[in-house]
Amino acid sequence: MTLLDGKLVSEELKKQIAIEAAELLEQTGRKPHLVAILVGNDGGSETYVASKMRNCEKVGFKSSLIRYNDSVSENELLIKIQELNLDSSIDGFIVQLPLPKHINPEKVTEAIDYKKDVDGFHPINLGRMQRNLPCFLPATPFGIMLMLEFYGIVTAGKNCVVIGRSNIVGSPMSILMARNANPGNATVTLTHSKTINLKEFTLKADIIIAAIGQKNFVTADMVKDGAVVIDVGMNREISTETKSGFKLYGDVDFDNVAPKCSYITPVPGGVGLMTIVSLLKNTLSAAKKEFYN
Ligand SMILES: Nc1nc2c(c(=O)[nH]1)N[C@@H](CN(C=O)c1ccc(C(=O)N[C@@H](CCC(=O)O)C(=O)O)cc1)CN2
Repeated sequence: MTLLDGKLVSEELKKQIAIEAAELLEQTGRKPHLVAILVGNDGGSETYVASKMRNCEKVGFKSSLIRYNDSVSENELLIKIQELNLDSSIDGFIVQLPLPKHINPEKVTEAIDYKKDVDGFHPINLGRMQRNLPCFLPATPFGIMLMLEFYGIVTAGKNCVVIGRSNIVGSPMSILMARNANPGNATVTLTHSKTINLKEFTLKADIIIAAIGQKNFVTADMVKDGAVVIDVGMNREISTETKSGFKLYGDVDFDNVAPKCSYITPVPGGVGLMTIVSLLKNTLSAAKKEFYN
């Protein structure tokens, strides 16, 4: 069994991003600039946004954080988004999810100029992704593709089962794995809460991508020998075992599943770190105007 090491891969990719950011600075006098909007004080979101900001600095980007408390109105947020859309000093921006219940995430996503949508969530980017056109790819699925590529894992012709159909992971992941590209060209089954007899599907899978948001959801009896298992789960539980007071669990029962796998991602230290590096890649592409003018 080989561990798919998100730390190793993301550090390697960040070295190249830092080189390209330095070249851009020399050519244009500008650093790529990412803005993150964080609403409320969800513990996970605080951690992820702090990591995004920290990693921007590491690779030589400028980063800015705009915070709102969770009583901010949808309208106030939409006005700020319009402002960021028009601000030419900003290459890309994100609104950290989840948002409080009174704010419609669809409205927020569609309000972002797709040319600055470095999260790759806007319908124009998703549509272009489906058609294999240049665009910002959603960070987590993009990170998983980079990981598969780094380890040279063959996906063409393989049976891939994606568990979970969220807008930010499961649905775009299924599109990327099925696209006529490398990695890609897999035979993909997108499963979800209404799937009957999930195990029947997972037992035939060469590649399982678990993005369901339930601790230890994928158990050893669901996985065939030699499968590649990608764990997207970020299930945080209060714990006295860690300094932070939280412990992170994936969607996969790692201890029992790992011995059956050819490759598996750990949590933490796997897909999460790849999400961050993908956001950096998208921000660099935005600054270079690689996809849109
Ligand atoms: N606007 C967005 N919101 C959210 C996204 C997103 O891509 N854009 N994805 C997820 C959360 N996410 C990114 O924001 C994310 C998740 C996990 C990590 C990460 O670094 N995980 C570490 C562990 C961190 C910890 O200790 O908790 C790891 O896996 O090793 C980064 C980003 C939902 N919202």
